Amino acid sequence: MSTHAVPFEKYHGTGNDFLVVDADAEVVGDRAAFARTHCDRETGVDGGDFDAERNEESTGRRGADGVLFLSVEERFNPTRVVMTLVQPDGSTATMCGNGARVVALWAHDRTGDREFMIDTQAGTRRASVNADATAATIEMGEPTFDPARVPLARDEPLIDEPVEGLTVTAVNTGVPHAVAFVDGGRSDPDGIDSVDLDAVAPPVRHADVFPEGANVNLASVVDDGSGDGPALIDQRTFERGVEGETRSCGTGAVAVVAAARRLGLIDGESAVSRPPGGDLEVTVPDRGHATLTGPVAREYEGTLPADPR
Ligand SMILES: N[C@@H](CCC[C@H](N)C(=O)O)C(=O)O
Repeated sequence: MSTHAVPFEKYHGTGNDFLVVDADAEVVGDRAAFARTHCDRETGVDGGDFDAERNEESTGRRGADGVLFLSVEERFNPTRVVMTLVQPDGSTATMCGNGARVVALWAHDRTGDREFMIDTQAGTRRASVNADATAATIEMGEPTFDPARVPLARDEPLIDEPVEGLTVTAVNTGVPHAVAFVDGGRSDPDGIDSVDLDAVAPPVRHADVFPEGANVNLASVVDDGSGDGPALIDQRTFERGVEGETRSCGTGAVAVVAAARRLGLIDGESAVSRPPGGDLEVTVPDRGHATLTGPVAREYEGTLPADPR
C-alpha cells in the first residue's frame, strides 16, 4: 500500500471545482478511493481561508466536484493533454465541459501555450485560453438527441416528455443530460431556484429510460434572444457522479442551449447559460461543434495522501 503524498492543484470553472493531479509525475494507486475521500464536501481537502497567495476567486469550499488526472504531450502542435475525470463517487466521466476548460488553463500555466488539443473519452477537443488567462473556450462536439447515443432505452428521441415528474428533453453533449424547462428565472421567487432539485432530480437521474443514468438540468428562458443580445437562460444541474447539485456544469450548459434550440424556445445559435457559479457563453450551430466559453481560475495547491484508506 502506498502512503506517499501527492502534489495537487485546485482550479475551478464558474464554481465547478477540481483537484488536478499530474498523472505523469504522480502515481495514485486507487484513483476512485482518492476521489471519494478528497472530494467529500464535509471532510475532503480544505483550502482554508483565503490568503494573499491564493486566487481571490477561490470557491473557499471543502472537497471538490472531481479529480482531473492529466498527462501533457508537448511534442504535438498544439500541445495535447490526456484528461481523465474521476468523480466524487469514484466513477469516471467520459467528458466534462468545465473540467476541460480547467485543463486548458492548467496546461497554459505549465507551458505558456494558449491552444491545446484535449483527449477525452468522448473524443479529442480543441481548447484555447484567452490573452489574460482568465477564461477558456472548448469545442464540445455536436450535441445529439439520437436515442442510441444519449443513450436511451427506446428507439425514439425523448423530446419534451414526462419522466418521473419532470418534462424533459434528452441530449448527449459528451455525457447524457435530461433538460427540463421551468417557468420563472432566478429573480422570480417562484422560479427556478424555488425547486427542490435534490428531491426532483434523483428519480429522473435513475429513470429506466436512461440506462447509463443522466445529469438533470432545470432551465428557464429569461430572454429568448429575439432582441439585441443573445438569449439568456438560467440553469441548475444535478450531476451524476457528484450525486448532487453543482455550481456549474459545462456539458449541462450546452445541453440546455441545444434543447432550447430543438424546442424553438430561443432565437439564434448563441446563448448565455447562467448556472449559479457564473455565466457561460454557448454556441450550438445547426451542424458542427458546439462551443463553451467562460471564466476559469486557479485556487491553491498542496499535497494529499495517495492512498487514503
Ligand atoms: N461538470 C461537468 C460534467 C461532469 C460529468 C457528469 N457528472 C457525468 O457523469 O455525466 C461539466 O462541466 O460538463
